[in-house]
Amino acid sequence: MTRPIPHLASPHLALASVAYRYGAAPVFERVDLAVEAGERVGILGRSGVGKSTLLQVLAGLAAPSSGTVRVDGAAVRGPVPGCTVMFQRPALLPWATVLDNVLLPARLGGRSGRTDAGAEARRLLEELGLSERAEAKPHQLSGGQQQRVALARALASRPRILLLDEPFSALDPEMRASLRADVLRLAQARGLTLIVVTHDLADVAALARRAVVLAGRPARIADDFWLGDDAEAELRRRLRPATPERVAA
Ligand SMILES: Nc1ncnc2c1ncn2[C@@H]1O[C@H](COP(=O)(O)OP(=O)(O)OP(=O)(O)O)[C@@H](O)[C@H]1O
Repeated sequence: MTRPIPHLASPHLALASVAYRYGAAPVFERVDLAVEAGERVGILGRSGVGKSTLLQVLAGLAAPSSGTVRVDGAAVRGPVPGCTVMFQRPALLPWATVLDNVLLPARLGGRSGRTDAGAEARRLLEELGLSERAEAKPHQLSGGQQQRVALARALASRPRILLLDEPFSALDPEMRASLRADVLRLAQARGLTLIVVTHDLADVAALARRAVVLAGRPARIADDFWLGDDAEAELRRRLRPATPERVAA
């Protein structure tokens, strides 16, 4: 699509001239990105370009070497409240039940005594088809079910921003498609701002309405565009010079 990405007067998330380096090694520089509340953005780029690092910076889990990150106008100086990250591996507590795993954020946030934390956790499990497994232990679930528990846990903290770092890459194609649909449904129902880092164009096509491509060393934003109805074809066309099928892993 040719519609330009607008300059936002008061963006929800804003990166201004952000750079990040590991010691002396620069990862990315001069990254400017403005995202509106409720937007769904896919971040693409070759392996090692800095996608995960950018997500960490967005979440306030890593401090940029220079530049500023703002959420709703406030400078980010630590983990961003209301922002949660879901990773490739579900990282569930093996000794805790599914329900207790989902309740973990409420416990850490001191909300476990509130009856609505338990009700919310059960509602999320129901929405994800896991009501019957609430008392199971993670090892009794399939990989896809475990990742659904991780999704329920991420949403139990009632985030406004959901960051996904290769969340489906350990799953088989069928499970992947089904979990993508769950993420989209739940994120849309809650009006979440969703940012997904992935190698898979189908993930971006399914989840995002906008694609941001990192490239170069140090990396910069090489492309930033809206996705239309035929998003996967659009992505293939825009990324063709780099790779035909996927952004090279
Ligand atoms: N802890 C670290 N110390 C030093 N360098 C690091 C560290 N973590 C990552 N890097 C380097 O920073 C660069 C960006 O890494 P990052 O994980 O953000 O890339 P990525 O695009 O997410 O890669 P992938 O797609 O393979 O997950 C890479 O060159 C990587 O080797």
